[in-house]
Amino acid sequence: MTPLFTARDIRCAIPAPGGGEHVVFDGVSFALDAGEIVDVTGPSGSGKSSLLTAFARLNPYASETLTLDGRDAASLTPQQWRRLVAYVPQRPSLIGTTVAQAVRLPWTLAVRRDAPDAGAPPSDGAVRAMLDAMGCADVELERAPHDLSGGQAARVSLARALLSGPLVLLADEVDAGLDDDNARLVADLLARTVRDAGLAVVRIRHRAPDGRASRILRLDRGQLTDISRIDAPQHEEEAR
Ligand SMILES: Nc1ncnc2c1ncn2[C@@H]1O[C@H](COP(=O)(O)OP(=O)(O)OP(=O)(O)O)[C@@H](O)[C@H]1O
Repeated sequence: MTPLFTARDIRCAIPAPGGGEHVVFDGVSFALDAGEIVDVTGPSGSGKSSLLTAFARLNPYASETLTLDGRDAASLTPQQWRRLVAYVPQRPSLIGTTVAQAVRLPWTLAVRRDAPDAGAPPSDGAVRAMLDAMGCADVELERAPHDLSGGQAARVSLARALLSGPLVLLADEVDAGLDDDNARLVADLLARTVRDAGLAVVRIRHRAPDGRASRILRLDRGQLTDISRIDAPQHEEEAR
């Protein structure tokens, strides 16, 4: 089976203030099948976010060879890529005067110019249902985004990404600021969406494994290693 998404020879090197560069990783490769949830763990500063932004074609310090659904990334504009490979950052930026506007941002003309296949913007009902499913029933659509808590903002950002119907979702610690019940709701929703829509998800996580991932990878000292076969208690240790 052809993987849904592949990344080969990813290199990330950040210019050092005094000259030279700090190589975060070099020669890393990764493949993802449709219907997978893959967790990426590893120490703080090991490069997990840099890896995800490289996948999203948003990392100015990275070079990589990417494919999506058998197509070379070069055949898609960055805008088309980001519509199909949705990135939810650790610190979301929600632009708009209301939550509803912030969620519909990807459907505005400026953002859609290169992605006319983005479809109609989600109705208030669709946005409401998505937020309710994430434990955000108390977030009114008319609320100002800057009034949201960190955990609410992360879920609104995730709702925006899921409603845009990507093939791959890259989620950078979206459950980091959530209590266990809400983290479970988010994991349930992702698992349902993966099952029903066939997308694939890469999650950066520091929490203990929640049993949703088909594989758990660890990024450390430039190496990306599959640690799925290590005993679960050790995973939990890794996640702390
Ligand atoms: N824009 C930047 N300018 C300078 N250094 C950067 C930049 N972005 C990342 N780095 C450095 O690259 C390395 C990897 O950072 P990254 O945020 O990818 O790590 P991480 O594993 O996601 O960390 P955390 O778990 O703390 O979020 C770190 O040393 C970080 O300081």
